Amino acid sequence: MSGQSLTVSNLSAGYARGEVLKSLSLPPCLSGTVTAIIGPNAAGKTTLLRAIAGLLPARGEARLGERNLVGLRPADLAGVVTYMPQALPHGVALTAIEAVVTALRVVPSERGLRACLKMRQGEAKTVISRTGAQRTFRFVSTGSAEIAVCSPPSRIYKQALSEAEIEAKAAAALDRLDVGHLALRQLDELSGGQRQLVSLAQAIVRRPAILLLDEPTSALDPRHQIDVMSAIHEIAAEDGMIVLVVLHDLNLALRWAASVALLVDGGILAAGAPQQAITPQTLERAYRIRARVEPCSQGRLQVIYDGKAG
Ligand SMILES: Nc1ncnc2c1ncn2[C@@H]1O[C@H](COP(=O)(O)OP(=O)(O)OP(=O)(O)O)[C@@H](O)[C@H]1O
Repeated sequence: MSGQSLTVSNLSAGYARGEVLKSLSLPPCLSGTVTAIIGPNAAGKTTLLRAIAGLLPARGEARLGERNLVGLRPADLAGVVTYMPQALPHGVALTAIEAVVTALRVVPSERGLRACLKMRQGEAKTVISRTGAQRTFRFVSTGSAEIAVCSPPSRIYKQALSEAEIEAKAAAALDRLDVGHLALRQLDELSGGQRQLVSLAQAIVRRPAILLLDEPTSALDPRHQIDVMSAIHEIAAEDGMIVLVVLHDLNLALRWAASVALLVDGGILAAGAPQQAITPQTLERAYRIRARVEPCSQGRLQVIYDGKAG
C-alpha cells in the first residue's frame, strides 16, 4: 500500500447554491491510521469526503504523496480512493456477494452464486445448472457455514485477479464483517444495518490507498459498531491504508481514531489527537452543548453529555 500521507490544504468545494468547504486544511492523515471527521449536521463532512473522492468539483489540494488528487476524474481515482456513501441505493437486484464482487469491477454472470449450498469447509459439490453446464461449488469462507462459490464461473471478466481470487476476496470481506451468512441474500431484503455492513464490505474489498467512509456505523447496534470500528482499525494498520471516517458518535472517535478533525460551517474548528480535538470547550463551540470528557473506569476517555449550552 501507499505508505504515504494524505494532505488536504486550502480545499474548497460546494454545490450550485454555494460553497460549503471554505479553504479547508487538515493535518496530514497518515497511512495505517484512522482519522475521524466529526461535526454538527450540515457542517460539510460528506462534502469533504466527496470532494476528495472526485465526486464534486473542488479547488485546492488533496495530496497523496506528490500527486494532487483534486481535479482528477472519479475513473482516474478508482484505484486510489474508495468512497462509501451513507446508504446503499435501493432497488439494486444483486445479492450481497454479487455486490461485493461488482465492487471489484467484475461482472458475475453465474447464477449459481445464488444457490445456497451448505457445506463444510474444504468440501466441494458439483451441480448441473439450468443451462446444463456443470459447475463445481466449494466452500471458501472460514467464518461462515453458508458461503459457497462457484468455480469456474463461465463469463466473469478477468482482471488482475483470477475468478477464484475475486470470489475468495469477496467472501472474505463479508466474513470479516460477520455477514458471510448473508452472501446469497438480495440486498433489498436486508435490514438497514445488514446493508450497511455489506456496503462496508464493498469498500474494504478494494483495499484502496484512501478509504473514505461516511457514517459506517449509523445503523448498527453497539456490538456491530465495535466490530466495524475494530475491523476498520485493523485493516488500516495491516494494509497501510489512509482511512477517513465520518462519525457522529464521539466515543467511537475517541476510542478508535488516531486523529480527529472537527468541522464547523465548512471549516476546521479543531484537529489533532482525539483528546485535543474533543474537549468540553470545542464541543460547546461546535455543538452548543455542555459536555465532559473524562476517563472511564478502564481509563478510556469518554464524552458525557450534560445538556445544551446556555
Ligand atoms: N447535493 C447537494 N446540493 C446542494 N446542497 C447540498 C447538497 N448536499 C449537501 N448540501 C448542503 O451542503 C451543506 C453540507 O452538507 P453535508 O452533507 O456535507 O453535511 P454533513 O456535515 O455531512 O451533514 P450530516 O451530519 O447532516 O450528514 C449543507 O448545508 C447541505 O444542505
